Amino acid sequence: MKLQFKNIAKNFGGLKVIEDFSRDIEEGQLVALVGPSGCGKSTLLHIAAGLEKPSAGQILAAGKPVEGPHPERMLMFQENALYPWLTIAQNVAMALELQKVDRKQAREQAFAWLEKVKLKGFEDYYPHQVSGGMRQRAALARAFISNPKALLLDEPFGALDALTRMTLQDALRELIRETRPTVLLVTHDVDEALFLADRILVFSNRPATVLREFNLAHYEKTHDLSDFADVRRQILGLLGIHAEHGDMTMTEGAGI
Ligand SMILES: Nc1ncnc2c1ncn2[C@@H]1O[C@H](COP(=O)(O)OP(=O)(O)OP(=O)(O)O)[C@@H](O)[C@H]1O
Repeated sequence: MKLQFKNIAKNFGGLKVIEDFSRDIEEGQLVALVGPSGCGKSTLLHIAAGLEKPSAGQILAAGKPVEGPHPERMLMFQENALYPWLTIAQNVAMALELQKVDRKQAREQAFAWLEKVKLKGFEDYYPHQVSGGMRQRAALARAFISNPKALLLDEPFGALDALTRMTLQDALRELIRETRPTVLLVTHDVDEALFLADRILVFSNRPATVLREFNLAHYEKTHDLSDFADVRRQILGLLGIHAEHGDMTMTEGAGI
């Protein structure tokens, strides 16, 4: 599903959060949004999800104006996305049950998706009985089970340790390769953006405008991002972070 942001602006009362944002996100593309904290990245996702209306401009999904939330455009958050009183399988199946899929069929599909994200054997556990990484695997299964045409990921692995995050990034990439949704990914992790994205948009402080766009679509990527050292340095520089000799120092006012 192609997403088109056309001259989007957003104010919350007197607070100008987004100013004249226009971009087309092509079908099947993964575009990462990085920028300072509070600049308006999540707000852009909420606009794409239909949870917020732009103050000006228009958002189109597959050529049609977005008028509200729809399961075709699935939002996934950082953590605590699972209902603690439901088992892992019930949490995943619920996405289908909400769309009136028969209970038994929903459960079968939930088991199949949980196997894909390597949670076979944990279907009947409750979220508090598994690790944070496993909960996010379940959240991925729940996001993908209804076969969304657009995935809107807001710091999906932000609460996980670096190693777990990498295994989740691998899992996400596999699922994306299999199902080919269009993806908007908000992340504070520049390496995550480099690893997963076809395009990276670097935003300014609020009101958010695009400082620069990087196109990485032609690269076959691994977690060894040494080929991207230069792009990485440029992105960190735009964010006001200087990475030298392995150290990172932030200039005042930066903060991602
Ligand atoms: N529903 C809302 N009502 C009022 N203000 C809001 C609302 N949603 C967001 N804001 C404000 O808009 C600004 C941008 O918020 P947003 O969450 O989009 O930033 P962000 O770039 O995603 O930040 P972070 O990286 O820290 O998550 C913030 O100042 C926030 O307080």
